[in-house]
Amino acid sequence: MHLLIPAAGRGRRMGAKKNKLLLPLMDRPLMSWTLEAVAAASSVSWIGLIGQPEDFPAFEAILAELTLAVPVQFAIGGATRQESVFAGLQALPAGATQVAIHDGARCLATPALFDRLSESLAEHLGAIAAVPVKDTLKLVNEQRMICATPDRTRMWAAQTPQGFAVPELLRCHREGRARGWQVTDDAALFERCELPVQVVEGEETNLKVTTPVDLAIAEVILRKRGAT
Ligand SMILES: Nc1ccn([C@@H]2O[C@H](COP(=O)(O)OP(=O)(O)OP(=O)(O)O)[C@@H](O)[C@H]2O)c(=O)n1
Ligand SMILES: C[C@](O)(CO)[C@H](O)COP(=O)(O)O
Repeated sequence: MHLLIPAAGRGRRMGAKKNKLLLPLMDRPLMSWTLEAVAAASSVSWIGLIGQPEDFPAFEAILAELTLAVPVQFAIGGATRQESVFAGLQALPAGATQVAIHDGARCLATPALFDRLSESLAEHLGAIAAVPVKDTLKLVNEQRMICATPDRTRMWAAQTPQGFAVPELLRCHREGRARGWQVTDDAALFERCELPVQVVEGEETNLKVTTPVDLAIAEVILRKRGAT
């Protein structure tokens, strides 16, 4: 499958002066871990790396260090993750039938997770990695709980990769742009287009590096895996 990596964010919650994906994680740029895992998945045949042009030289340097076995094409991201993914979809090679989207900030996903998602895409129009939540969730407005607590047994935390049939995902993105939908993952577009999305088992360690503490957690996980 083809895989898009949104990597054009500003990392506001990280508070860094540069793209958080270029921050060091065990003496390597964070995103190099993501790229290495994605390219090691047997199901991934092409990578679209979506970034801001000012980061492309750093991206090139990372790729030069990795020598990945799959081709990588750059695309220019937009002001939101949703716009960046749409830009990445325009860069897909002609004839691409299945695409997965994986956050550059999720640097701990394993190759097996991408292959598991790809297997699900063989039978479903859409599939996402997710894990059951462990906390009780609340809907809150102005610091006050506002409605019945959701049944935790049916609550899952969506991760990436998220994979889709290309024609349907393109249609959902176009519909979203036409109707002003603002979503934080691609599965939400499928849902609003009333298309089914299968859930595949994610990984507890597949965290999205968002705030500074996540960098420390990511290092612990990498060290436990034997990374040096
Ligand atoms: N305009 C954007 C915003 C986000 N992303 C990417 O989408 C992924 C998930 O987004 P997030 O973790 O929120 O990254 P940022 O948007 O950079 O973080 P923040 O919201 O704290 O600014 C990241 O790999 C990020 O680079 C993107 O490609 N284009
Ligand atoms: C796509 C995602 O990783 C699923 O959990 C998440 O919605 C991304 O959110 P962000 O605010 O763009 O990091």
